[in-house]
Amino acid sequence: MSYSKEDIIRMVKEEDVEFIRLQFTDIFGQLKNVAITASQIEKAVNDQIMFDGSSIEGFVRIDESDQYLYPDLDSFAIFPWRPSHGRVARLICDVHDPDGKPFVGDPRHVLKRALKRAEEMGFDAFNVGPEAEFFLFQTDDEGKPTTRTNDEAGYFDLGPLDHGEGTRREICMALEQMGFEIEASHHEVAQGQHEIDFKYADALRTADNIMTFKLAVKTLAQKNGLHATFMPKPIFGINGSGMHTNMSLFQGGKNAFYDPDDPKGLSKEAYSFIAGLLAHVKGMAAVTNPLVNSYKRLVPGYEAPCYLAWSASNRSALIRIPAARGQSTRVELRSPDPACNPYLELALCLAAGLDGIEKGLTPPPEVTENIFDMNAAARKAHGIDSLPDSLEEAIHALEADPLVLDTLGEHVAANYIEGKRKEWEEYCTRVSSWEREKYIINY
Ligand SMILES: Nc1ncnc2c1ncn2[C@@H]1O[C@H](COP(=O)(O)OP(=O)(O)OP(=O)(O)O)[C@@H](O)[C@H]1O
Ligand SMILES: N[C@@H](CCC(=O)O)C(=O)O
Ligand SMILES: [Mg+2]
Ligand SMILES: [Mg+2]
Repeated sequence: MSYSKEDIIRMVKEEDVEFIRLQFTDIFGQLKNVAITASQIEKAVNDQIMFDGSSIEGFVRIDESDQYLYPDLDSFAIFPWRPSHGRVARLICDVHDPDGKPFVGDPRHVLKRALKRAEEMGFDAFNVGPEAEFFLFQTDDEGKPTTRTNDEAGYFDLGPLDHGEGTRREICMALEQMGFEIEASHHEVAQGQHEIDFKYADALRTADNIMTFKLAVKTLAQKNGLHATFMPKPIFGINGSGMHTNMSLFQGGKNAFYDPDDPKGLSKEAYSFIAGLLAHVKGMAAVTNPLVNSYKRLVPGYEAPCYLAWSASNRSALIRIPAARGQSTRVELRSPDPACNPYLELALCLAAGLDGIEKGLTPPPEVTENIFDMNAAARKAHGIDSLPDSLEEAIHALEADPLVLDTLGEHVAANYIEGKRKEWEEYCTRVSSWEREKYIINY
């Protein structure tokens, strides 16, 4: 949908919209917003709404705090879960400095910069389809989340075993009303775990969609008395939640990853894109897997990857090439989790893949065996490296990868590293329940 300022002003009036939420995302992936009333819409579409950037983590210092919201008019959508009179709409915004320049710390700007590079290299679209998994947990008497799941169902189960289907139905319908094309919705492997897949779009729209998706899932779960979480590994011993990221580059309206003459149906660009991802995936991990908890998902045995390999079908590999070819030819990166900032994540995936294409890199041979069954010696023989084991290792890997640092830009990289280092230090000094269980009696 392509809207003008006049379209927005007219829709606000005609659709009985009373509040418009101007949204943006901070560098740590938290959605932020300020609500304005319909009387202010003209100011908003003319980029005149200001906010205090110094109160947003990782944005600016107090002595340079004024920042402006420039709405992306095409993102106009009405929240179906809010009242039908005096409705609530949203506009996703870019953040700008008072001099009118894009703010270098705005994650949306970081992605736009990476997309420009793809355009300069002759690609007209970077298409992305994410698979963001989540858990539905019961709440306690005070409405606080527990880790009790709301069902005991497993992969593809249905009601009455699957107690989440009603909530998933409401999420799908709300998202469709907001313009999403929902492709599939199902119970995932772990108890209380779910997945809803929506159609791929260009990376900027997909990053916006991921933020909207998370908001819709959390809001509608809450309306059903449940707590939805995108925490990567909420429970030890069962599957965690990933956000597999399906990617393709298009050139002249055609999928540039498809080559019918190649034995695997993949183009030179596709192979180089895979090689670029493999070369930078360790440096990208602090962004694609941003939490201390993320690294508890990336362990063998739970369908989450931990080793650097690619394969045309193998789900134990970090990168899988799903069977579809032609316009659906895509590279699936399986490491990212849904706690990540999708703008930064997609900027890094694209930059890594383009680096592979630019340098003409070729990936190692594909690995068809189950890597989880290989011991360390077998992995070494295959030359298979591992993802970082912890957030700390991931921060070091990020600092050692100039392409990743450059793609994030100085401002985002410095603030991100500082924030993540603090998070790691905080974790290291806390005494966990595991330590108490293990040591309190014997020592
Ligand atoms: N050309 C393309 N480029 C990018 N994404 C695409 C393309 N074609 C399809 N997709 C997207 O890929 C995603 C596929 O999700 P789907 O759940 O089918 O994948 P899957 O990896 O086979 O599933 P799972 O990992 O759960 O077994 C969807 O979001 C879809 O829109
Ligand atoms: N939940 C698994 C993925 C399961 C799947 O293949 O859909 C993960 O952590 O990545
Ligand atoms: Mg899944
Ligand atoms: Mg997948």
